[in-house]
Amino acid sequence: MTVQTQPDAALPDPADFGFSVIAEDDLPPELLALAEQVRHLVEAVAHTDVEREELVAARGMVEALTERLNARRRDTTTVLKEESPQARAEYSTVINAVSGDTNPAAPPLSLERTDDGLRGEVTLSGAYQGPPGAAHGGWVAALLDQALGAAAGAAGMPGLTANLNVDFHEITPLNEPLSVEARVTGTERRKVFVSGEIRHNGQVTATGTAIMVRLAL
Ligand SMILES: CCCCC/C=C\C/C=C\C/C=C\C/C=C\CCCC(=O)SCCNC(=O)CCNC(=O)[C@H](O)C(C)(C)COP(=O)(O)OP(=O)(O)OC[C@H]1O[C@@H](n2cnc3c(N)ncnc32)[C@H](O)[C@@H]1OP(=O)(O)O
Repeated sequence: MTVQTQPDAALPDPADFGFSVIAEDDLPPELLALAEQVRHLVEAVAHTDVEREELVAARGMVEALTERLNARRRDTTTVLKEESPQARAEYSTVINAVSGDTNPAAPPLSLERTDDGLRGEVTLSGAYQGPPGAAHGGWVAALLDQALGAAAGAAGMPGLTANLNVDFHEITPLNEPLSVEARVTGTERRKVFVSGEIRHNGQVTATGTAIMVRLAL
């Protein structure tokens, strides 16, 4: 097995897969701000204990808002092209369940390049709860899956997760900053081996490894 951080082939062009591509500038900051506000709304709905009349009133307002926003919709296959001065263009889906910053369902996780891979910070609100006060294991796995997949993508080898293994060492707390790191550890034909971990206050709460299978054109 060889460790490879640079691709031996051209990065696939999403247009070749029939996906539409937009640039970061095409996303209005107002949309990011709206998504952030809706994250607070989701968290508030999950926790609220107000009177029934208040719940009925809130539902009416949200229903009307939903109708307004549905007036024009983006396709789920839209891919975002991120230009980075020190690297070639990178792609990610705009509506991504983990890192999509326009997606209120996403925490969202935002990742930056490090010497050997990617690192990001994220805080999971109570909306991501599993056991009392702790993050749901599925969301912990989702954070790792995203970071591991993005690490392969950042190394120029985007692919799909064929296999994901997660070890939960400690509970991952809610409402606390978490660090997520991931890197490519090797390649074998179309397989990209990746590993990563989540830390809280420097303490590892979960580790993951995955096999990403590179996209075949
Ligand atoms: C497409 C647009 C391009 C533009 C890019 C756009 C965006 C992406 C850019 C960057 C990435 C950024 C972020 C990434 C973010 C997200 C991460 C989230 C990832 C996901 O959320 S993703 C969804 C869940 N994921 C699936 O939905 C996969 C369903 N699945 C399949 O689509 C197929 O199953 C596939 C494609 C995996 C393989 O199919 P296939 O036909 O292409 O290849 P094949 O079967 O020949 O396997 C080839 C080699 O992988 C080995 N292999 C296969 N399966 C294995 C397994 N389970 N365990 C161990 N090894 C396995 C074989 O043994 C062989 O190995 P060997 O070379 O040694 O023979």
